[in-house]
Amino acid sequence: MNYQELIDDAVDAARTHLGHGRVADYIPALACADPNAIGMALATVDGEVFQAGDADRPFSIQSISKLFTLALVLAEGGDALWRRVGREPSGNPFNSLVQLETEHGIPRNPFINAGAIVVTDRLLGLTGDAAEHVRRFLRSESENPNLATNAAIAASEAEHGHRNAALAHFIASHGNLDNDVDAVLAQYYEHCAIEASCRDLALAGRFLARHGVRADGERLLSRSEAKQINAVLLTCGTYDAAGEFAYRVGLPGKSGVGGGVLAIMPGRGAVCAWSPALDPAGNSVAAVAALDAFTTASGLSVF
Ligand SMILES: NC(=O)CC[C@H](N)C(=O)O
Repeated sequence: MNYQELIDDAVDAARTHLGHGRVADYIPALACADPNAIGMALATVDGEVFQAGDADRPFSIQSISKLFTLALVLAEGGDALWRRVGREPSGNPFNSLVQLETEHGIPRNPFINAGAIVVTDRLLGLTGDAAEHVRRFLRSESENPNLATNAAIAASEAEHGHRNAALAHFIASHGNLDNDVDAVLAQYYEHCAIEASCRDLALAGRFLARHGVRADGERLLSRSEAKQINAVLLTCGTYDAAGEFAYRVGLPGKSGVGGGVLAIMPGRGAVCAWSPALDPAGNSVAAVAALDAFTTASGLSVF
């Protein structure tokens, strides 16, 4: 398989989508992202990396952090988490409040904001610092010691985070947060505002392609936990467009409003594409197009 050629071709195909979609501006500090940037990187299970376009340029990982918080909570605390958060697609936007009331403060899944807030609360309880755990994990898997949170983006999100605050307080009113609401939200914003490149994220996503085994050979998750996370990524990782993403790309994947999408090829590697302009569901138009072109040309979907 000529990964380099596949990635180059996928980015070329996706460039035709630049100019479509809109950069997220509900977090004002994200609005200045360059809508014409596009990058892609693929890291294989044995450590080879292929990259194209702006694959080394750091961007705001936003909801892609939810993949790592979930993995770290399952690693540290096991499946007790699933009493507090479900694992069904929500069919609603990532920041929706509607289901929480009828479902008594139990979020539908860990990849919408409500669910990720509960996961962050649990990681904070288990480790004392959720965001630092995510940063440390990303730094070691990507071998990039410079990977950090952008404090200005975290502050901007906190300042404009009325909806996330509403979600968190509502969840707390149902007794589903252990820690102080403001402390949980601060940690949530801090891990969402981590900056990493396509290369960093493709390397960091490999533990799911390696069935739970980290870059250094240490086992983070059992084989079956890795399978379970990949399944939830496939059904819930791109919010109310998860069906469309499975249809077009056919890989477990997690998107973020910074424009990144990290997809897992179980047994083979991880591939990350990034371009800041988003479709109405909050997924990057050009990054999804790049992944679509890649799996269509290579046949490397899970189907
Ligand atoms: N979909 C996303 O990337 C959303 C994450 C963002 N930090 C928010 O809470 O709105």
